[in-house]
Amino acid sequence: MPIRYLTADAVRQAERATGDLLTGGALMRRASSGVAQVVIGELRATGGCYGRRVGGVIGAGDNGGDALYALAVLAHRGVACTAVLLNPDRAHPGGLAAFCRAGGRIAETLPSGLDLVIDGVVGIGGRGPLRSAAADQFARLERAESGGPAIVAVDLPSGVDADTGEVHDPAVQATITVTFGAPRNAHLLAAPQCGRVEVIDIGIDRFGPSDGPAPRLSVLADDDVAGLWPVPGPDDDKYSQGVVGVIAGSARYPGAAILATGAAVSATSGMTRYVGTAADEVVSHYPEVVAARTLDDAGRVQAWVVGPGMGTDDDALAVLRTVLETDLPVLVDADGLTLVAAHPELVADRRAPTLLTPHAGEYARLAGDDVGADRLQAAAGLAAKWQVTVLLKGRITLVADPSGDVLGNDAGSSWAATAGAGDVLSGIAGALMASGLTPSLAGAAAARVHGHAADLAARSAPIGASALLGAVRPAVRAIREASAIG
Ligand SMILES: NC(=O)C1=CN([C@@H]2O[C@H](COP(=O)(O)OP(=O)(O)OC[C@H]3O[C@@H](n4cnc5c(N)ncnc54)[C@H](O)[C@@H]3O)[C@@H](O)[C@H]2O)[C@@H](O)CC1
Ligand SMILES: [K+]
Repeated sequence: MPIRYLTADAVRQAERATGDLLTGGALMRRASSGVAQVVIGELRATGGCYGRRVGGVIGAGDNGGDALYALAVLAHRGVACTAVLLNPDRAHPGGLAAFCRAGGRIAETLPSGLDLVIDGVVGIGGRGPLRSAAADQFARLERAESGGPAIVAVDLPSGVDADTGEVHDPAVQATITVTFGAPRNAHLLAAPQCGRVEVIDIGIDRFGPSDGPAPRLSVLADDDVAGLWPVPGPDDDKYSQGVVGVIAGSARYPGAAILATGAAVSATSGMTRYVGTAADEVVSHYPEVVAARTLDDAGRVQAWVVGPGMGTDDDALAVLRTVLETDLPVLVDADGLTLVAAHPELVADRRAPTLLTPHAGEYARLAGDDVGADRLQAAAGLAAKWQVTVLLKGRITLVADPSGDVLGNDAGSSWAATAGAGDVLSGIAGALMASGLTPSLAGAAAARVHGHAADLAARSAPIGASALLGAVRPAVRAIREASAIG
């Protein structure tokens, strides 16, 4: 089942719905003991709890309360705990009392030699960058990678916007982020800033309001992707699984054609057609592709991929127009997007499923504005305006449909940031659309496999798009085999 990511408002609504649990303090007790358990796990993994040294940077709200109660639990376990209170008069009274009773020490600055630091500055109530008093405390620490203390953020790394994931400057870089009930948007949108994210069950509804305001962000679980992936059934033949047509590249620049077509061939067992002047090059790489030089000779398809390396001249525009005038699902990428930016009427009135797959530069051409700090709103806004599905590329891929639902995917690494990787993504997503998946599911499932393929191919060394393409099948296999479906 897809994992729902919540805005700060949706979290507060879910907390309020628990009634007595919220007002009686049970939620905070559960949250803080969850933080303490994660910290204990970290200390045990690196030598045990007793006699270790943990610090906390404590803000004026309930986030600081969580951290103080967690430090109290740790102090009872024999951990030497020090708290820096950023606003001593407004520190959470119950948390501060528990901390002091447990033998915790209050200091002006974090001492040196700490094993771990808890960031309890702000959580979902935070606005803007880390203020200087807090920033000074974190600036004193050596980075965790260089032997400094691990940083465990309570709920969110402070300085990161809960809803947009904007990483303000300065902001805390967390090793681990411990959150409660359900992940917040920022845990996906600012995933690299959060480190490992642990979600503690505190008894709130983890799905949030299904009819909440757009954009509503979810992430497919690996099992979802495995379950969606088309595999041939007993009655299937080469046509019944969906035929995808790829219009890409040229005789002079065949690379995009080969990569996009090869990705479509690798992603599903349905048939792949190619249309364009790179037909000979494509067939010499993939003999199973049925290639034609013109659309008239192409034959029937269930979905089109159009754009990578096709050029932006009048001929390309005519082909794009013809494809978009059909009632078939169409994925538009690269040069196709440049043409759409100049001719929005090509997609604006389209009723058939349409997926646009811009990177940030292409997005700016399409939307007439930069993506900006709020990528979620940027993708959802364009999807709503043009009533198409928009897949905004990046380390975190966002696939926004016109209704305001957004599927996100964290590639987990940036190895796929290489020339031609986008052509591979188009081929995978187009093949999935031809099999009958919606643009949104096709885009999100393709992004998951694409990111996984990049990791498998790279194994810590840089890759080009050919290596990425070669790992598409192993990535599909790994995801299917790891799930109950495989
Ligand atoms: N409501 C509940 O029952 C629960 C809340 N929980 C915790 O409570 C947090 C939310 O608590 P609050 O609503 O009190 O809000 P926060 O504690 O997140 O932040 C609010 C406080 O931070 C200050 N502030 C805002 N931006 C700042 C900045 N950039 N730099 C420094 N200070 C800043 C505000 O003036 C205010 O005093 C959650 O993130 C979570 O950690 C958990 O205990 C779970 C249960
Ligand atoms: K925090």
